Amino acid sequence: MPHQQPTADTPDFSGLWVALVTPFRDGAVDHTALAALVRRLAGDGVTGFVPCGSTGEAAALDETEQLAVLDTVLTAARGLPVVMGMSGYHLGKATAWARKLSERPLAGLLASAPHYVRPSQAGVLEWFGAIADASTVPVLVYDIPYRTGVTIARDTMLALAEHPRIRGIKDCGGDMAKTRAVIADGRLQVLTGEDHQIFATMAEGGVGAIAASGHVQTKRLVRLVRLLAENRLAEARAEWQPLQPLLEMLFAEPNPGPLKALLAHAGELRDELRSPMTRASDGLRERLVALDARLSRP
Ligand SMILES: O=C(O)C1=N[C@H](C(=O)O)C[C@H](O)C1
Repeated sequence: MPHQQPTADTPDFSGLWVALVTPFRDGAVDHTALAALVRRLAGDGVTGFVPCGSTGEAAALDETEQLAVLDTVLTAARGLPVVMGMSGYHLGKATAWARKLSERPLAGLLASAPHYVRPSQAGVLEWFGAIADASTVPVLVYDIPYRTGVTIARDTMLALAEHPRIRGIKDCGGDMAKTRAVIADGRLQVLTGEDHQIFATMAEGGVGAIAASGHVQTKRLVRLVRLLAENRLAEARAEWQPLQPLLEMLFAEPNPGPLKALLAHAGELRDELRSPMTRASDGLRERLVALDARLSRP
């Protein structure tokens, strides 16, 4: 019996969500490429979309650009759910932003801990509590200490589950014992945010993934997540193992450089990032393209 059962008041976040890149063309957001990408991914069977996460280079987008990205995604998603990424370290700005974003038809907000300031666990509780109070849509806690500098302790995570609007986590916490405790507790749905952890987290009872890698080999990843949800482990392993070198290469240089290189090779966007994020090296691009072509052969 899986632990995390959606009910009428707990929306279901299970499945494969794509942490979207933001395409650029000559320095500006390329909305045409973004819309086409979202339509292609929807056709490939993904569950939903997460714009403006770290993969979306949200830190390099101003608020007007972020809202424009969100609106393009909402339109192109044609009814598939959208969870908007948000981060920061100024609580007043974060709650105002959560309020503003909640005016859109979102499935949820994905909020990370305040970066740079390194608050206490009491401060972490205040941060997420205030964002969830301000939001009118469900909130997923993005646990990613290697980016924020903040560890969300196991007890803090379980305390956050008491908030009626905090419904799940995107788990990049690097602490499998905490992940297991949250799964066993059953109040928060656990989605892995680490592409290489999809199999392990779902086999332990997680409900899915928010993954940048979902942009490529999408149909295989959709199949993988479905097989894992159905507990068909041997078949899932047969999908999973050939994908390992690709997942490693996608994160061999800072994300989303390698991913954008591959998508650019496929003609889906320009190989362009906003500084200080940089394009993948030529060597990695060549290896990625060759591997992706091999994986795409029938
Ligand atoms: O943007 C995201 O959300 C993701 N970010 C991770 C990262 O920090 O690089 C990777 C993950 O696949 C999705």
